[in-house]
Amino acid sequence: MLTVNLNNEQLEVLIKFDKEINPNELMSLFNQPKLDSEKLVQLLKASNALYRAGVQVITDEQYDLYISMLRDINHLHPYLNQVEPEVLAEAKTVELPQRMLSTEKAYSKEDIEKWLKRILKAAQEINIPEEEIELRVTPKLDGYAAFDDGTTLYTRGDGYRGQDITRAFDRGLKVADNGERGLGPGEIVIKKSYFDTVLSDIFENSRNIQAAIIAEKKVDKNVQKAIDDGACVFYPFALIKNKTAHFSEIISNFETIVEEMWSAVDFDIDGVILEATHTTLKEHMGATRKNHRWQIAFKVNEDSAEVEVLNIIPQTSRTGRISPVAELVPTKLSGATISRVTVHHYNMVKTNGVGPGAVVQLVRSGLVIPKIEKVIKKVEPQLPDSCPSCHSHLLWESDHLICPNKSDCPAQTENTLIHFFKTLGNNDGFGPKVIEKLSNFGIKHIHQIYSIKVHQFAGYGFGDKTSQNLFDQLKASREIEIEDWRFLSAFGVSRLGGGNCEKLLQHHSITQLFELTAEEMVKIDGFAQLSAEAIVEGLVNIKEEFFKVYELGFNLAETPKGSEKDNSSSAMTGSVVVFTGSMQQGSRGDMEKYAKSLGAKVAKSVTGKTTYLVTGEKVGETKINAAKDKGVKVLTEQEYLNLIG
Ligand SMILES: NC(=O)c1ccc[n+]([C@@H]2O[C@H](COP(=O)([O-])OP(=O)(O)OC[C@H]3O[C@@H](n4cnc5c(N)ncnc54)[C@H](O)[C@@H]3O)[C@@H](O)[C@H]2O)c1
Ligand SMILES: [Zn+2]
Repeated sequence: MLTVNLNNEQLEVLIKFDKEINPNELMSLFNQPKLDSEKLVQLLKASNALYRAGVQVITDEQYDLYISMLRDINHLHPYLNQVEPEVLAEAKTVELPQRMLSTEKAYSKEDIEKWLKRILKAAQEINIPEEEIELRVTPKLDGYAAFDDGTTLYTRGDGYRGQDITRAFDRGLKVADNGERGLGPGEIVIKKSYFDTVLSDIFENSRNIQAAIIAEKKVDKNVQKAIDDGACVFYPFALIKNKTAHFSEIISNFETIVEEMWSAVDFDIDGVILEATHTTLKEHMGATRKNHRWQIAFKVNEDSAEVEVLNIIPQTSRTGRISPVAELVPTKLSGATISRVTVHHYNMVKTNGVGPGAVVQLVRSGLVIPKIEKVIKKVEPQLPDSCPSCHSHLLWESDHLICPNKSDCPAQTENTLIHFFKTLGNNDGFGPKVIEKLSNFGIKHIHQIYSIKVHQFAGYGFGDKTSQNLFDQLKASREIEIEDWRFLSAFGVSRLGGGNCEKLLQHHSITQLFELTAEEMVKIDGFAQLSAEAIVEGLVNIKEEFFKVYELGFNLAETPKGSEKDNSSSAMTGSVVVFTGSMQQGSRGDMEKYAKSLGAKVAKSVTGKTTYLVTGEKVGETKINAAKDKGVKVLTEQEYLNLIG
């Protein structure tokens, strides 16, 4: 349990950052022993907001543990799918010249090798020979991310929009290694040796100083001196010390290279970055909403312990699979007390002799949820003979025990409902407790929940205020825009997670998908025969319920058609484009559609938010100059076509 006392100033920072946070709830937020996903996200948001403002209330390890807990509860939660924002709610933001992302994280050489396999596979797809694949390893600076386009210095913000902090340069901040301006992304960092000898008595940690360098208010005199002494610098990643070599050399000398990079600079670092260098390959791999696929951060942090098992509890999942959860003698592992761990499946329980009295080796590496590395002392395995929820006789299906009672097993129907609301991620009323209550009254389907009237909630044991709130949340969940792939994946069809939904929806509209045959699905990149068959069958099973829910009128944002890969890293992503005049290469309508499929927003008139004005023929000087005055980049049709490649 954490105890955090925030002073008024910190509280103010926090509330400014995240208006959803209720200050009255804040203390309890940091102090509660048990967190559900909503509380967890609030805690993450609160810590993140404070962290980005230079006030660290929990350690990075704790933060990362909470992230992994959230992933464990709901790996689809929108908070996991975004760059942790650092934008002050009230400060003016500007569009970043380029997207700035977070990094995927790895905690073992195996993780790195898995990532490398993906790189090699991608290279193969576009016929890049293995000899050409180099990796660049650099120290991962633990500073304040920024981007320098030569005139402006930006914060990372939410990855799309940041703040103008050029004032840091005006205050005398230098580029590391006598570098020039305009080298793109980097970090504002403080020399470790300088901090330790000059600043550590005045400041708690170097993060406080980073915040001061870029702050709007007058800069602290000690910080100004550090800037003048050249101890604070902006370090562009382009200049950073690195080891670049063929991937096989990097992998065979992995430990040595990591160690070398770990001590290569006199700045705080929290890992090393590995990235592919091949430009075409990088373009081909692109990015998710959060990370570049060609880049990964390697962090070291592993702890293990031998722990006694107290009991094995069977839990029935949404799909009917029974998961074995081992209760343990509570044990401290890299800073957190662990008292339960999921065993992979019941076959593992059976063959490895897991039951009360068994001793297992538990490993926790960094962010990752602890797992059983091996069983040290075997006992008689503890196996259930019936479903803990509906008492049906269990069946073995390869490594798993399953409850075959698809239509009437309360655990399965409840978990399906919970999965639906969790995946929508736009309301917090319908968590496990509420669903359990409703399910006790025989409510089994999503559309039934949506047909509950305010007064009926009272009949299910909810108070007046809660009833109204639940009713309002249902309404809001239909009104708030959500991506159609998220909506579809909420139905929990096996093998139809967000990624696969998105891939299908790039080719067909959501209602068309139900007409698709496995043969047609296989033609889409990424679907093998077996998964296609399973998906088609799954869609048949949910069809009736899907349309009942779909017809309630959700506000779905359609996945752009035609793009095979995630285009979040295209030059157009997040930009606002206006087309004017008559175009040569196609109708203006077609060009607008294509720009949208590349992730751009298309607007009709130029405003301060416009990124590009694309001019066809016969566009007047006045219009062009007016756009330029607003800071909009004006492109001819050909320049625009070059930009999008
Ligand atoms: N303690 C807290 O309350 C708290 C709150 C929020 C976040 N955090 C910590 O921050 C982490 C996530 O933050 P994040 O998304 O800002 O960063 P990240 O760890 O995902 O790293 C991505 C960033 O690394 C930087 N970077 C540094 N050296 C680099 C190099 N050599 N090459 C390329 N990029 C380099 C880039 O600026 C990039 O934006 C979490 O894992 C957590 O540990 C802690
Ligand atoms: Zn059951």
